[in-house]
Amino acid sequence: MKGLRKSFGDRTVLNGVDFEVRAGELVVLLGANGSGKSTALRCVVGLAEADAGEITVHSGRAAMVFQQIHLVRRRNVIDNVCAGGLAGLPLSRSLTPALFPRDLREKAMACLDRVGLADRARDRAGSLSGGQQQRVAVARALCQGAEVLLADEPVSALDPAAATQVMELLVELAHRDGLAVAAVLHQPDLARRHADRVIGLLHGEIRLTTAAAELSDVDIDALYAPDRVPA
Ligand SMILES: Nc1ncnc2c1ncn2[C@@H]1O[C@H](COP(=O)(O)OP(=O)(O)OP(=O)(O)O)[C@@H](O)[C@H]1O
Repeated sequence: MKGLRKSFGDRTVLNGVDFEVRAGELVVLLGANGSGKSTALRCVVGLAEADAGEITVHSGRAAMVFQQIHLVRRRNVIDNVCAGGLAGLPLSRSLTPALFPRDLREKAMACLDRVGLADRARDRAGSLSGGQQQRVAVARALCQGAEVLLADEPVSALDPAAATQVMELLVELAHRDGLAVAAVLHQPDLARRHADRVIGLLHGEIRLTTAAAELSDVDIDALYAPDRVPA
């Protein structure tokens, strides 16, 4: 992302944001409410349109998961994952999931296996726990052929154990499978524990970039209580 600018009316939300996420790393975006984190990710997947700047996805597709998980709760898990691969199907087949082709179902099963939920494929999505549903959402993103995975507050609705499981999955997808993973979090401690790098946004500008292990309390104050920290 290079020189990204975005305003809503007269409010500038992104004011020249540059960053990159390499294959094989997990980058966490931190920043106070309204600092522009979600907008930056949304621009990458086309949910928001930047006013200026460049976004380049070097390989595969970019797909996004959200705090609100958006599964079809009454459908089974595998159909939800297959839905990630719908872009490759003619419309008539995409509307009749019974006709999901075998190769798509096999791909979806492999993605579910990847997130540790192959044994829940036939269960109704709504019967899974929040953490399991978030892992299904990740499987759906993988089934879209994502090599760039964006996650907007993926663990905000989860209890600590489920949050850790989802974060560990994101780490594995980066480190073991070589995806480029960027996650917005509101928990600096989770960023310290799981991320490779942290990018901090303040009022639509990058205020810090650091190795996660070196994220200090002063850095955190600079993002969340900037009036207490000299610029
Ligand atoms: N569709 C929109 N229309 C108008 N304003 C918007 C829209 N989307 C975002 N904004 C504004 O852009 C600013 C940044 O929002 P954004 O959601 O990117 O911040 P954030 O850092 O992700 O915040 P949070 O941590 O609260 O989710 C906010 O002031 C928000 O009100």
